[in-house]
Amino acid sequence: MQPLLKLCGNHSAHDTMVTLSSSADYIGFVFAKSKRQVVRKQVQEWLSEHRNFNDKKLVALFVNESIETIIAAIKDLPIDVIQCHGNESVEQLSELKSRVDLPIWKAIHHKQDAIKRMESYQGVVSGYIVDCKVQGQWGGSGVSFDWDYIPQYLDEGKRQGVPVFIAGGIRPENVEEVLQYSPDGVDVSSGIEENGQKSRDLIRQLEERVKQYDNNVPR
Ligand SMILES: O=C(O)c1ccccc1N[C@@H]1O[C@H](COP(=O)(O)O)[C@@H](O)[C@H]1O
Repeated sequence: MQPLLKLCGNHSAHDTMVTLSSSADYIGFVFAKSKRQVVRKQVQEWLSEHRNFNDKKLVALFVNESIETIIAAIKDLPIDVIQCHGNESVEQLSELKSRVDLPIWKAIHHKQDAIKRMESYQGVVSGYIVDCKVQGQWGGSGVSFDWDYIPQYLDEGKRQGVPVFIAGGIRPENVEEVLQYSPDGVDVSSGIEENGQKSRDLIRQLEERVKQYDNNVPR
């Protein structure tokens, strides 16, 4: 099976148009403080320009947000997945799960206790994004973690029966290094941007490399 592709950080009508016409499985909108931050009305307007989303699923990303704010932010938007990219606790995500009828993905920042943290969310979340933590930023940094650790995360995801996306500094030039580990998916934000906008050309280069890859080859 081909690894899943998520293109995150869409923050304009142009970005939305370019990623909706790509071969990505998921496209993401950042509702958290970021240079890519969006609000509900904008996303509504950008999506209204499209008759269909070409089978793509839409992901709403939050960082340490209250449940009320999350629910209000995605009201009337066709969101398929909520991604929590901060240090949300198991209790907070259990509560969120009981209030929204959507899968929740948790970002896990690569550090020493990361696998223990993943273990603690078992049964609560439906997927993980493993990202690099950069001081003062929760994500979208363009910085990678040490990819030798990827197998540990994939094994834990497999044990829990949920997908693990690898994120952080992935670009067309280096995506093949990540794909060699057979991740369930890759999540890319800054690596497909040029002058602050999603680039059709970079996305094409990225998706061509992802398309060539078959995850069934045992790691
Ligand atoms: O994209 C952002 O601006 C962002 C802001 C705050 C939290 C997460 C964000 N994006 C997520 O960060 C990773 C990696 O991004 P990058 O490819 O290194 O730029 C990815 O999971 C995005 O979904």
